[in-house]
Amino acid sequence: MFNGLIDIIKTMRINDVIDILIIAYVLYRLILVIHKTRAEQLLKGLAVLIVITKVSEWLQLRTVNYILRNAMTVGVIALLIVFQPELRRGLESLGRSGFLGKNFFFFNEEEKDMSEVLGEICDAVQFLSRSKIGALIVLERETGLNELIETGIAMDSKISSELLINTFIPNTPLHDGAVIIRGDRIMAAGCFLPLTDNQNLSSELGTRHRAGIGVTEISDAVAIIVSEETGTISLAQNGRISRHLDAKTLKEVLSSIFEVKDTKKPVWKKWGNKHAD
Ligand SMILES: Nc1ncnc2c1ncn2[C@@H]1O[C@H](COP(=O)(O)OP(=O)(O)OP(=O)(O)O)[C@@H](O)[C@H]1O
Repeated sequence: MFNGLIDIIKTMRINDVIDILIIAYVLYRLILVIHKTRAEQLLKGLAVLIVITKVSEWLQLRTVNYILRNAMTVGVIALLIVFQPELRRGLESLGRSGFLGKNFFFFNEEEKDMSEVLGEICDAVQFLSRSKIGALIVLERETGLNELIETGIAMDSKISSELLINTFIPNTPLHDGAVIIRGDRIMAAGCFLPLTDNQNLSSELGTRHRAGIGVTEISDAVAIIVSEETGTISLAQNGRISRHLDAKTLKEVLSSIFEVKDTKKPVWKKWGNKHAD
C-alpha cells in the first residue's frame, strides 16, 4: 500500500498538485461557511447516511440499500430548497471576495467616513438603550437591500444620531419596523424584515429581535437591536445574535466588522507608507 502511494506521488504532474490544492481550498472555504450553522449538523447527518448506505450495500441488505439510495436522491433536492439562503449567501460571498472585487486593489472607500457613521449610530443606540426606546437598525454591506428598503418609507438622509433617535420615538409614524443604513445615509425607516425561523433562540426574543436576526440570514448585513422592554443592546450577524452589549463594545465590534482602522488608500500607496517609516 505504501509503495502504491509512492508510485502515485511519482506519477503526479504539476496540474494534479494544482487540482488538489484547488479542491482543498474550496472544501476549506465550504467548511468555514457552514461552521456552526444548521448546515453543519445536516451535513454530519448526510455523512452518517452515506456510511449506512455503503454498509448496507456491503452487507447486501437490498431493500434498506434501495430505500436509502432513493432517499438520498430526493434529499439532495430537499437540501437545495432548505439551504437556499445559505447557498445564496455563499455565492454572494464568493462574488465579493477580494480576488474578484475592487478590494483587491483598493481598500474600502467608505472606511474613513464609516468611523463617523459608527460614532453617530453608537451614540444614538446608547441614548435609545438608556431611554428604553425599542429600535432596529440594519447596516447594509455588500448585499443590496433594495427589496427591504422598498417596504419602508424612503428617507435618503445623511445620518446623524439625532435623526436616528427621532425615528424611533414611540407613537411617531416611522418608529415601527427597521431603519436601513447604506454608507452614511439612512435609506428608509419602517422597513419590514424577514423573521428568522431559528427554533433554538431564547423565548425572550420577540419579533424585533427575530427580524434583526432574519435579515442577517439572507444577507451579509449587520443588525443592531435595542430592546424596548429592557434597553438591552444586541448585534446580529450571519444569523447569530450577541446580546447584552454596551455602547463601547458595540462600537468596537462594528469597527472590526467594517474595518474602519485602515485609511482609504490604494494598496501600493499603503505599502509605500509602511516602508517609508
Ligand atoms: N418583521 C419585522 N420587521 C421589522 N420590524 C419588526 C418586525 N416585526 C416586529 N418588528 C418591530 O418589533 C416591534 C415588536 O417588538 P416585540 O416586542 O415583538 O419584539 P421583542 O424582540 O420582544 O423586542 P422588545 O424587547 O423591544 O419588546 C414592532 O412594533 C416592530 O417595530
